[in-house]
Amino acid sequence: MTLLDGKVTARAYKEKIALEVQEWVARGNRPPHLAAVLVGDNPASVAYVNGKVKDCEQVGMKSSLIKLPSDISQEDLLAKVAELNADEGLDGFIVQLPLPNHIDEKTVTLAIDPKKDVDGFHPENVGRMALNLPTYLPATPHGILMMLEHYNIETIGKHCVVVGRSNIVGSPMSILMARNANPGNATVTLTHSRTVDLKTECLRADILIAAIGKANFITADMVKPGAVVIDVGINRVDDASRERGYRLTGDVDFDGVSAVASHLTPVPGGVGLMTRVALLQNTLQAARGEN
Ligand SMILES: Nc1nc(=O)c2c([nH]1)NC[C@@H]1CN(c3ccc(C(=O)N[C@@H](CCC(=O)O)C(=O)O)cc3)C=[N+]21
Repeated sequence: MTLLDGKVTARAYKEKIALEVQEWVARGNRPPHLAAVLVGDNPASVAYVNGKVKDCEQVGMKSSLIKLPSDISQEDLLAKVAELNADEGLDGFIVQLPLPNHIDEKTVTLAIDPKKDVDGFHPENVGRMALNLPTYLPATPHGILMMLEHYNIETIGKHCVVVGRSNIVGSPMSILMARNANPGNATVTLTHSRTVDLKTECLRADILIAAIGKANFITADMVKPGAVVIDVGINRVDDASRERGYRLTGDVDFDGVSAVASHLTPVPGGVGLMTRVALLQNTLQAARGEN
């Protein structure tokens, strides 16, 4: 089994992005600038956003972290979004999800200028993605494509099964794998909680992408020998032996599946790191005005 190593892959892409940033700046442009809006202090969100800020520094980009209180009104958050939309010194920004319950995520997503929507969550950008027009690809699916590309995994004509239909992972992933693009050109099955006989569907997969949000949900008996398995899950399970009291585990039973799969992503150290690299790639694209 070949480990699809997020650390190695992220490093390779970051080196490339850092060079491109250098060239961009050498031509007289200011460094690409990404802002992350964090509402409240959900520990997972704080950790992700801090990671994104660190990534920007590593590739020579500018980053801003905008921390807002969890009781901010929707109106005030929308005013902040409008301010960021108008800020000419800023190429792109993300509003970290999930948002507190009193704020409607759809309304906030719609308020972001599609040209600055480096998450690729705005309906206009989702539509552009589906139509294979230039746009920002959503970070997690984009990171997975980069990972497949880095390891030269053939996708043309392969049977790809996606488990989970979320707006930010499963649904766009199914569209991207089926597109006439590279990586892409796969035959795709999108499965979800109402799928009848999930195991049989999964067993047909040459490429299995698990984005369910349930720890160790995909077991070895659901994987075709030799399949490529991509684990998108980030689940916290209690673990008293760890300093933070929990450990991260994916949606795939790593030990069992590693005996069957040809390639497998670990958690942590897999797709999550590529999600962050994809955001950098999108920010560079935004700075260049390519969208
Ligand atoms: N507007 C928005 N855009 C997002 O892209 C977005 C979001 N909201 N909300 C939450 C999800 C989740 N997500 C992750 C990013 C990095 C890791 C990551 O770096 N994971 C590391 C380590 C994580 C750790 O150790 O805590 C790993 O898997 O190795 C994971 C998950 C982005 N998301």
